[in-house]
Order: sequence, then C-alpha cells, then structure tokens
Amino acid sequence: MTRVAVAIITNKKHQVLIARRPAGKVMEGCWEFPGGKVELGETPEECLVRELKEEMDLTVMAGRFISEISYDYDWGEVKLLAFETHIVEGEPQLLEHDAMVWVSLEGMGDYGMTPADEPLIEDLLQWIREKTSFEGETKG
Ligand SMILES: Nc1nc2c([nH]c(=O)n2[C@H]2C[C@H](O)[C@@H](COP(=O)(O)OP(=O)(O)OP(=O)(O)O)O2)c(=O)[nH]1
Repeated sequence: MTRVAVAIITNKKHQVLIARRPAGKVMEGCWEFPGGKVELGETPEECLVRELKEEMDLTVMAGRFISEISYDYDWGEVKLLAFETHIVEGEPQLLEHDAMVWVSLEGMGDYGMTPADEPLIEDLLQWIREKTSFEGETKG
C-alpha cells in the first residue's frame, strides 16, 4: 500500500488548487491535488513540504488532517492522506504538471480528477461546509 499525502490549499474564495498530470505519467491528463508519495522516515506533513517545493516551488506548512481514502488501482492500493495546507511563501509554478487551476469543490466535477480523488471530494465538501459556516459565525 502506497501512502500519498495531498495538499488541500484554498484561497479567499474557498477555491482549491488542483493541477494536471502531464503526458508520460500514469493517469496522464487527470487532475489531482498537489502532493506525492510519503517516503520512508518521513511524516505526511514533511512529505507535503518537500513535494510542494519540488512540484510548484512553494514553501508550505501542513495544517490540520482532513480525511483519508484508500483506493485500489490495478497496479496497487494507494491511501490518500489529505491535509489542509497553507502557503508560507511563493506563487505556484508548473514544475511537474502541465496546467493548474483554482476551482470550487462544487465545480471540481467538471475536471477529470484521478479516480481515487472522487470519494475524497465528498469528504472535502463536508469539510469546507463546516469550515465556511464556522468562519461565518466568527465574523458575527
Ligand atoms: N499527488 C497526488 N497523487 C494522486 C492523487 N490521486 C491519486 O490517485 N494519486 C496517485 C498518483 C500516483 O500514483 C501517486 C502519487 O505519486 P507521485 O505523484 O509521487 O508519483 P508519480 O506517479 O507522479 O510519479 P513517480 O514518482 O512514481 O514516478 O498517487 C492526487 O490527488 N494527488
């Protein structure tokens, strides 16, 4: 089983950053959350700091754990671990993807996300509803 840490990065409009896997990779053309395989001796949070620097030249801080999803591909099982992730410094660059977009979770259905992401998006919808209603309350 491969553990994969994925970054849920939101902007002020509550849109989430997704990026497209380039030609030549498995699932080429699929959209995904930035992130990657957790290496030996590394926490998922450390993995996100490393991967976001490598993939997008972003300095990030992994925050709260949101949800995990296991999915069986024909080449093996992946477990996606999703964390709320904050940009500390930088603008996202396309170093390993061929496109990126900020999109609302409701609009994500229009993008062909990787199959493992589909059940995760359900959890994220619940998470963002709770988050935005909480923010609404604290704003008075
Ligand atoms: N980053 C990311 N990976 C995902 C998502 N959904 C999903 O099934 N995956 C899979 C694709 C890959 O098999 C794995 C992530 O590994 P990776 O990005 O480090 O590796 P890769 O396959 O792109 O390339 P490689 O390093 O194995 O050559 O998890 C997602 O939303 N984000």
